[in-house]
Amino acid sequence: MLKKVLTLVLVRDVAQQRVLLGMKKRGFGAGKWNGFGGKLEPGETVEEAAKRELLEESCVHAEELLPAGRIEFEFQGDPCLLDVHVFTVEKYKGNPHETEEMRPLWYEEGEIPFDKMWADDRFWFPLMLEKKLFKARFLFKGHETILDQSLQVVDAL
Ligand SMILES: CNc1ncnc2c1ncn2[C@@H]1O[C@H](COP(=O)(O)OP(=O)(O)OP(=O)(O)O)[C@@H](O)[C@H]1O
Repeated sequence: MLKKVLTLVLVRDVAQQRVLLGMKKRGFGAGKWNGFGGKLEPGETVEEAAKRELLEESCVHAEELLPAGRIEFEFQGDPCLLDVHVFTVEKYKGNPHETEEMRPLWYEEGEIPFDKMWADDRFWFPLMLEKKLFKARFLFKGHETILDQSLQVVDAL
């Protein structure tokens, strides 16, 4: 199977127990709230790509990336597997601003809009918020239905 490496970054305001999400305005996952991220550019490390995408999509500059999890997504009938590296950021510079790709908004940790997000998010977000490292795999049919899944807390990624 072809593998496409992607990044996904959740910025956390620990003091106020909020998470920054972005409404994706175009492309893959348009119309859904999600973290910030995307594909690697040639020569980039996963961490470099994660920081660049966060900056490009929200104007937030990450000072430190904390590994949070790793998720593999398969879409039924699609030979390409998505290998998503999930990070959280607690130290950052700049204020979130709307960009061509994303409209950012802070959400209280208890009010994450899971019904307007990817269907997998409701399963692993709680682990991410509790700072438990996780590995997961989801098989999707189309963009809304999960046919199969696995999720484990792990000691290391
Ligand atoms: C299927 N369930 C899913 N659940 C949660 N998050 C998911 C996801 N599937 C993809 N994602 C994330 O969505 C972003 C897409 O990024 P995507 O727009 O493709 O990348 P990039 O900005 O490089 O593309 P363009 O520059 O527009 O081509 C990227 O963070 C990726 O991790």
